[in-house]
Amino acid sequence: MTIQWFPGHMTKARRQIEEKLKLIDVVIELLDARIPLSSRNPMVDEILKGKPRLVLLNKNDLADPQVTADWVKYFADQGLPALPIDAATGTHVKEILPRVKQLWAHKIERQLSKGINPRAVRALIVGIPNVGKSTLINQLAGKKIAATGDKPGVTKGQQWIKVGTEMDLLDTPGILWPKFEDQMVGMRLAATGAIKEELLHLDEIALFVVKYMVQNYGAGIQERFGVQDLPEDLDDIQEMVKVMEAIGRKRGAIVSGGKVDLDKASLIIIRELRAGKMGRISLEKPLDKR
Ligand SMILES: Nc1nc2c(ncn2[C@@H]2O[C@H](COP(=O)(O)OP(=O)(O)OP(=O)(O)O)[C@@H](O)[C@H]2O)c(=O)[nH]1
Repeated sequence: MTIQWFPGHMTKARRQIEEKLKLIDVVIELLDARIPLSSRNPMVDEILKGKPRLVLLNKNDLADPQVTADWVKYFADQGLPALPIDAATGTHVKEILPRVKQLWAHKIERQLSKGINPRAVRALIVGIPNVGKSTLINQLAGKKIAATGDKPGVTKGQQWIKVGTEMDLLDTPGILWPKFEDQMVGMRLAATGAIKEELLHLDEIALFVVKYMVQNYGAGIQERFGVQDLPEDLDDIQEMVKVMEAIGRKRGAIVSGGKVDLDKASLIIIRELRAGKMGRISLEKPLDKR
């Protein structure tokens, strides 16, 4: 699902999250491990208003593990614990509960010291469209899915999912919008499939991907597509197009006369990237230009 965000939609989304925040103790902020900052809502700190927060770097199966490690450090330096996961396969999903409990431990200790039996920690998942929120909710719910919508203070229609006995998760996530007005952010979002590619030209997205890969994963491109010489000047578009053509040729995207069909080649590049067929590729590093 891709939402076209207009100011009215943003206001509504924000209000909906603020309603949910009243019910919860800890926020689980879901980001795309390949583009953590570009898949992040620009106003998230303001919207979450200091609620304890766990950052999850999802789709880590598609991201470069070394770059992901840099991102974990980047968030830790900002005082935010971050955990790489693959919601689709469930990898590291079991580590979420202990991390969430850690963020709420001080409250539990206070309750215990007052002789109160601590209740389950209440959590909400937030993130931009397509980042994997529903997939993660399903993983966390597992077979033990139990709706307990009759709890006091629960907004009508809100249901809780029990994650073991120690965590209750709101069954509908908070949907946030990305910072798409920035051109580089838009490219990263389009390349990873977070926004409709129709909104940008396929060849532009593919060019962006190829340029990033030549710069950061050059050996992989040479090996996979048999490209002999990589352009030295990253801003030489003609040279970059030659790389795209080499990829297209390798994949059989040829039109009559033996020329490469660049539109087809672009589509192939984007599809292979998204499916992880080019290897584990991150499209953003902590120090990249915004
Ligand atoms: N490779 C990979 N794909 C994932 C992972 N998690 C989710 N996906 C895929 O990402 C796509 C979007 O996942 P959803 O769970 O629908 O995302 P969402 O955030 O709920 O999306 P909206 O409903 O649009 O807000 C689906 O095709 C999932 O299969 C993951 O860890 N790895």
